[in-house]
Amino acid sequence: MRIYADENMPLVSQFFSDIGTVSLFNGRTVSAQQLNDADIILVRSVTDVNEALLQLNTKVRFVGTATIGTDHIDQAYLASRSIAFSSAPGCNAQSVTEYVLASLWCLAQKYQWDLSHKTVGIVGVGNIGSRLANTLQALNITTLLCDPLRAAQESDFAHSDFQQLCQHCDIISFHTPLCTSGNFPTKYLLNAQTLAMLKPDCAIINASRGAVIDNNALLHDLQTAQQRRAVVLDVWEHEPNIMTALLPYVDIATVHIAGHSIEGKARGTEMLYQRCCELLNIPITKQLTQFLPAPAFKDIHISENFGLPDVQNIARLLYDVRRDDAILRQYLHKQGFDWLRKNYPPRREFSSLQIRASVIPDYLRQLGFGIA
Ligand SMILES: NC(=O)C1=CN([C@@H]2O[C@H](COP(=O)(O)OP(=O)(O)OC[C@H]3O[C@@H](n4cnc5c(N)ncnc54)[C@H](O)[C@@H]3O)[C@@H](O)[C@H]2O)C=CC1
Ligand SMILES: O=C(O)C(=O)[C@H](O)COP(=O)(O)O
Repeated sequence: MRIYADENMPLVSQFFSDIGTVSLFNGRTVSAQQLNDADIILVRSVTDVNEALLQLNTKVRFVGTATIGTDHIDQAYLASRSIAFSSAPGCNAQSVTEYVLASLWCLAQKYQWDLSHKTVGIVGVGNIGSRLANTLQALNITTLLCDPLRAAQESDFAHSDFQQLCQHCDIISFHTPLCTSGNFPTKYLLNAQTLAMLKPDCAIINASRGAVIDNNALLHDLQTAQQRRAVVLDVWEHEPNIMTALLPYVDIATVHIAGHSIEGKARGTEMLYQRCCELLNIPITKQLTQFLPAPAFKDIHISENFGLPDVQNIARLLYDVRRDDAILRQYLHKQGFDWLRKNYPPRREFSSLQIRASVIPDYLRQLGFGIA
């Protein structure tokens, strides 16, 4: 069995070597010729999988993307050729949630906000948006949720429409897929018109897909604003060639790494391994926990005086998003967007740190910390 995988897919040899011969490719430059004898193709978000890529291949059985986003996959084409497909839903939901949380704490410190007095709008309440909502609610931060697809299906879903979010929120965080068609397209959801509806100081966080925000309109808004608007961008239109003119106006700028915790990326590989085993009807014998390195910080004791304001100090032991902002600003010109993503320094999720205490506050469990 010939297995071809993106070279940026961690642990792919460890998981797949018993199933077949694993060869790695560059996800941006891979060609139809390179994949012509593949039985299994494993990609990440930078590879468009379509007729052009698969036209020379007559035997591919399975295509997997170790991501939740699927805007790079022509699923109709795969179905037309009866090629099985899987993404990795939820693999990096915790990683993105921790990224947004780290960004909120960073903005709160910079602008001296009290987050418990802010209303955070969450657009797209799927794996990431719902985990973020639970996390913020655990921290006593008010949320408004916008997900018209869920609203149509769940009578008890507390939906606010996007216009309401624009008018009432102090911070809006985007967690939708990129859709250009359908009843609720998300391309340019935030555009010149909707930007004009926002409160003048409403902060914007985008860790979904770059084109959910019209980057030209955002630049114009930021250049002409009367009041400072805080902005966090992990994703950009036209990656890897991003609009650098935005950088001076963006508080936190990162190279599409919100989902790149060690666990988040590796869980994506594990999920595809599980799907492959099911498809091939072979037993699942490997688990991510076998391969994860020991974390630098294993456990921490907290006392009875530990309170909500201390949570961010623990979280910063594991991740400070300012590191990633500095990396982009220092090295983007020298190394390029893709190199920075490929060489992203390790980041562990909250679950890697075990909390010890006589009584563990509920919010630490809800945030996803390990409990000893
Ligand atoms: N920056 C990064 O590293 C990462 C980015 N992503 C992006 O985030 C997106 C969301 O990820 P998940 O939560 O895991 O996906 P998901 O599929 O679990 O949730 C997406 C939610 O968005 C909702 N939605 C769709 N259209 C909408 C609209 N017009 N308005 C409001 N809500 C809408 C859907 O109903 C769904 O509940 C992915 O599609 C991907 O593009 C995901 C992981 C990492
Ligand atoms: O899961 C997704 O969707 C993402 O955006 C990933 O976290 C990042 O994808 P890659 O570009 O690393 O495949």
